[in-house]
Amino acid sequence: MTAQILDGKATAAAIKSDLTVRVAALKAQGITPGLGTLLVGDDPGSRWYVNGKHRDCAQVGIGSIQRELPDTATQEEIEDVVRELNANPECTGYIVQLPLPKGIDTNRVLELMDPAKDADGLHPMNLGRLVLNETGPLPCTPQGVVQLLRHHDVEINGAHVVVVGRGVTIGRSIPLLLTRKSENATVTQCHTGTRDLSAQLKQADIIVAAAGVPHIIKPEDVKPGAAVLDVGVSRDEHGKIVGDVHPGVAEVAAWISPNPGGVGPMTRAQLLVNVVEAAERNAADAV
Ligand SMILES: Nc1nc2c(c(=O)[nH]1)N[C@@H](CN(C=O)c1ccc(C(=O)N[C@@H](CCC(=O)O)C(=O)O)cc1)CN2
Repeated sequence: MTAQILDGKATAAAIKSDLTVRVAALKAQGITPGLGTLLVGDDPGSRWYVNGKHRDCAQVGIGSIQRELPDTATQEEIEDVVRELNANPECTGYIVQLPLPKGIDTNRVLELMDPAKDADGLHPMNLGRLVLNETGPLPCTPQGVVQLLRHHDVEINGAHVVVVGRGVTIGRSIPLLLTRKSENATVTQCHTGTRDLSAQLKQADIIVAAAGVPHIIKPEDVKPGAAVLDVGVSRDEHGKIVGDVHPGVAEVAAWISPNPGGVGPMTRAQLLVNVVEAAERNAADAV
């Protein structure tokens, strides 16, 4: 078996095309949605992601507000920029690019954000809304995974999903999304401390690999016909992405997300969705 591709690039392009129409409708009402970003430090990967987010904004007509601080920035300097973005009327929503430099209290920074402008869905109030099944911005990578599966008609309803990872941007919230009644999956959350990961993986109809451990998902651990999504980003000595999923998995799985070209572009597309939805909410509140 050679797996079919869960094509994140094409799916993200379809989402962006829909958003272009919605942004034009907002502009016709005199509203231009704007995405703010705060990048602290000079990590090349983070800079690439932030630049990509602004390229996406330009494509769909969303305005860009870019803020940068050196990696020597203090907690107070970072919090000052957060306060400025909270107050900036051109900024509909914004993100603080993660990870922040060592020594910075990330949770304090996220808590200081205006939850109505939290384009990442990572503010405690928005994570709480997710737990309570209330409407709010959804974390971008988890929602990107759900949309990628839906777009390719992979059956989520009743599926057993094994998530590998427990990080704040993906692993923590993806079980909350997948177990909503609209998705109706059963989720097992594993991580690098799981005693017999292989036994868990063998039960999975869908695997979401977000451990950040190169090739932790091996062909012999995957049930034939499963869908496998590779969210892990490690780099080899040439700077090339090495995912969490061993290439041999493509011979066992029915569906596989390439990496790059799978979940990454979906993360960026969902960020734009969150900004446009926030602008649409603001427009409705203004009536
Ligand atoms: N504030 C946030 N910080 C981080 C998040 C996040 O969702 N919010 N997630 C990751 C990084 N990330 C978004 O910021 C992200 C990761 C990957 C991609 C992407 O498009 N990747 C490409 C390949 C890129 C490459 O070659 O390096 C792909 O998969 O095709 C976009 C965004 C951590 N921080």
